[in-house]
Amino acid sequence: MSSQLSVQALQWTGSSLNVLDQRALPAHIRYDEYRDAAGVADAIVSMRVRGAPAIGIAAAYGVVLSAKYHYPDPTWQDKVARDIDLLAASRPTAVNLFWALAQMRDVLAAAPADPLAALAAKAEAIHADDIAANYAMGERGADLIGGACSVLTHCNAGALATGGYGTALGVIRSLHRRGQINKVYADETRPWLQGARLTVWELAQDGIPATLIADSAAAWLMKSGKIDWIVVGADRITANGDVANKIGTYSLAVLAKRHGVKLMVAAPSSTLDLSLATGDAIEIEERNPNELLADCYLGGDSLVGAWNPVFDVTPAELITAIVTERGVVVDPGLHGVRSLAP
Ligand SMILES: CSC[C@H]1O[C@H](OP(=O)(O)O)[C@H](O)[C@@H]1O
Repeated sequence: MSSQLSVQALQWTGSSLNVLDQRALPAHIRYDEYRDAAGVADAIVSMRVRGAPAIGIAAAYGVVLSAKYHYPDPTWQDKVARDIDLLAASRPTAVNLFWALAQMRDVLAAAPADPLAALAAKAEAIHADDIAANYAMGERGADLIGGACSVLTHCNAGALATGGYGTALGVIRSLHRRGQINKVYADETRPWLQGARLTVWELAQDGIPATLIADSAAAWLMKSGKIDWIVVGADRITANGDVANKIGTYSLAVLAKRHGVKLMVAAPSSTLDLSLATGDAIEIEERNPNELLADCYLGGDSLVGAWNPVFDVTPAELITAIVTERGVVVDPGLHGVRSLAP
């Protein structure tokens, strides 16, 4: 199996977390070192690190850094608990963040003899398990596709969004290694440009050609019959198979249904949220309107506003298959995803 990317979103040193500042890619490869939870929380809020699994992994290391900073102060556990709450408040939609923090809280609740070692071991395991999950789901996704294909991917669900290898890009990497990729299209994914700035660059680091398209060109591309599969990641998948993912995924799903294109969602089990029956209950993050206004009318006219939801929810019935490291559900609209539960 090919190794991870030469470039990784996160690097744990054992005493600090180095975070690749993804706001600066692809022009600059710049890692910032963090030694406390508040810094890691800010890195998540500001999207220096982004991507559902990656922010969960970063938050887990943030808890380790918090314990290293406060232990053995008599009130260290209260201070770490406050830092966990700070990390949990960073972004609302990706369930992986809350899943990872719950894993860390469980370690603390078990009152291990050496809490620093136990917390570090759990965070490192969350990181390593995510990479292993990505390899496994990459293979499962490629098996399901089963032959040469042209794919369109949205946003960045690659090594930059995970511990390494990627979810949607993991499937693409597995297909590419099998010689089964005819073409990879990546849409730009406005307004943050995860596709235009991150995905095409990340794939190029692994020698995988990609063709960038404007978001608005996806419909015409599908109508032209050039796409066999759309492959995307996810931020939260509810029990009935509804999927929260980057804004624009829902419109791609509607277009795919119209044009007979199959839609695959690739995500680790840590993205499943079986506590929610449907996607209606998912909190959708709305970010600063200036992320939308930044490169347009700058007159500051009070008449010009912007609405900037950064995720949407795709109903399960529009999804062909949901692929995790534990298994695949075809037609999640009929079956839900409870069978994929850890
Ligand atoms: C591998 S899941 C990545 C997932 O996260 C992205 O959102 P953001 O860049 O805002 O963190 C997007 O929804 C991707 O599909």
